[in-house]
Amino acid sequence: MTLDFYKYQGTGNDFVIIDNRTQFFSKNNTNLVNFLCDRKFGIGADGLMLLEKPEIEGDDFKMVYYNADGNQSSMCGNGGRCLVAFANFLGIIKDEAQFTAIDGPHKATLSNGLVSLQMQDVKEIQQEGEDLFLDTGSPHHIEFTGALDSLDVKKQGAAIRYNQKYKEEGTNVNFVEQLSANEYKVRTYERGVEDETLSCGTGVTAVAIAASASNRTSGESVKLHTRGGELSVSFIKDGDGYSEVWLTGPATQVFKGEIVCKL
Ligand SMILES: N[C@@H](CCC[C@H](N)C(=O)O)C(=O)O
Repeated sequence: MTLDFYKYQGTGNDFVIIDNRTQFFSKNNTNLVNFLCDRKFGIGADGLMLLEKPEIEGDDFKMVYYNADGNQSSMCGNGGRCLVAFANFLGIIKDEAQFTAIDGPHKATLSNGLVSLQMQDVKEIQQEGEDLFLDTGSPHHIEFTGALDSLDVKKQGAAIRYNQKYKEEGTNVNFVEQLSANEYKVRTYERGVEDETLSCGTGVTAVAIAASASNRTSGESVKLHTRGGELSVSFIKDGDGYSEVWLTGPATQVFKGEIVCKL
C-alpha cells in the first residue's frame, strides 16, 4: 500500500501531515505512525497529524496529533500552526481558522507567512522552589538555568521526565535562559519523542507564562529563541490565571510525497 503525505516544519519542529478527510487512515496503528516518523526507515518527524472534517459547527477542520512514538497525545502548538498552514494550502481556509484539537477549540490567523494560534487559557501554575509546572494543552516542567548551550538536554530532560513525580503521565521538560526582560532562550525535551526537539510550541508558551508568573517578566508579550527559530507569545494576565494566550511563528511546507507502507 502507498500513502500520500506532506511534510511541514514550524521552527524546526517537524511533522508528517495526512489529509484524512475521507477517514482512510487507520487511527489505532501505533506501529504505522511510529514507522512514518522514523528518521531512518520512514519519512522522519517529531510527530504526525491528521487533518479531518470538522465535527463541531463553525469549525473548519479537526486536528488529530500523534507523537513520533506512534501514540496519540495532547496538544501540539507548532503542529497546530503547521496544520493551519496546511488547511490554507488545501484551500479550506484563507487568513483565519477555527478548529478543535484534543484540548478543545482553537482560533488561528495567518499573516505575512506567520501563523498565530490561540492556546487554551491557563488557570493553574505549580511552583516548587525555582521550578514550575503548567499545562498549556500539554504538560510542561520548566527550569530556569544559566549555561543553556552546554546542557545535555536529552540526559537531564529524561531524568526529570522519568522521575517519581512525572513518570506515570510523563511531561515535557524546558530548560530556559533569560536574555533580557522579555526574551528567553529555550531548549525542550519532548515526551513521546524522548529526545530534544528543535522547538516546542506548547513549551515556549509555558515558558512565557512561567516567566510572568515568577515575576521574571512584567510585560504581556515574550520573545522565545529556540534552536529552530524564533517564536513569540502574548497573553493577558488575569489574576492568577492567563487568557488570550497566542503563539506566533512561521510554519512551512517542506515537501510532499508517497511512501510504501507494509504495516
Ligand atoms: N511539539 C509540541 C508538543 C507535542 C506534544 C508533546 N510531545 C507531549 O506529548 O506532550 C508542541 O509544539 O507543542
